[in-house]
Amino acid sequence: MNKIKNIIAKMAQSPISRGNNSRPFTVVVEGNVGSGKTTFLEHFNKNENVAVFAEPIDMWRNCSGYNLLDLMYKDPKKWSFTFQSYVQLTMLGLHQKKIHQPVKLMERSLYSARYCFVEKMSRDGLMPPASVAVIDEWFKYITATDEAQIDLIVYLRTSPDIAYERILKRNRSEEKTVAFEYIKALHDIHEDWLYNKTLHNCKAPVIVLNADLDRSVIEEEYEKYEPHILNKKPIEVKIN
Ligand SMILES: Nc1ncnc2c1ncn2[C@@H]1O[C@H](COP(=O)(O)OP(=O)(O)OP(=O)(O)O)[C@@H](O)[C@H]1O
Ligand SMILES: Nc1nc(=O)c2ncn([C@H]3C[C@H](O)[C@@H](CO)O3)c2[nH]1
Repeated sequence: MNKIKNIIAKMAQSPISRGNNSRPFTVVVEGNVGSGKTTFLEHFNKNENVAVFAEPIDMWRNCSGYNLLDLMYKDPKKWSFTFQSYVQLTMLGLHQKKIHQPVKLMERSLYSARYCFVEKMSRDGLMPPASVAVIDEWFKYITATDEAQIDLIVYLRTSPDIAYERILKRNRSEEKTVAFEYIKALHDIHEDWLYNKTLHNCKAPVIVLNADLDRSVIEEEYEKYEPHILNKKPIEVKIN
């Protein structure tokens, strides 16, 4: 039976979706706080065929003069809905951005905002169910259109302790109150979403990179998957 499944898989080898001529091949890089996403983007930013979009953190730090990221970390119960509403708006803006390059590479996405961060706030009782419901209605409305289609997820998979070590070293002012337990919990949610695949059905194929590797060797890890990220090589869809 497995043999037949594998033959079908091979026949259907054409990748899940390779974008189309009206839309670039869209790749989102996902991972815990401190997993090295910015560093990953810098590697691909050198490629003229790739339009790279970092997380709009500067917009979150200054929405009409308000630092919503700081407000959220300081009092998540009070500010989670405000912050996540703005995350959803700003990430939609990046999903919709028109580019002339064949490949769009985004740091995070509407999907991790909803599936990881809102999920975590909901589980911790920091966002009331009615607020989660409103965020979720917006998320479902937007993702029912083709405004936020993605073709590939790159998961920078880190051990929570290594991610936390990097956060402390980077020492971002708003993250001073971030505890290891939060990073551990975010790691578990990313694992369920992108590795164990038990949280939401992930339609786009996922490439998992070992992001624990130190900066001195991690470029080789990036280069291993460059053909897939540049849409030069289809992702083999494994049928278990
Ligand atoms: N492979 C690596 N080895 C060692 N240090 C790294 C590595 N990748 C990133 N760092 C360092 O860890 C810190 C976090 O990296 P980076 O900002 O790329 O993470 P991030 O995933 O973008 O974080 P965030 O989700 O908070 O934006 C930075 O100080 C960066 O220099
Ligand atoms: N609560 C919450 N919801 C999000 O959708 C979200 N996306 C990113 N972040 C936090 C992680 C880093 O501190 C910092 C930069 O990634 O912003 C988020 N926090």
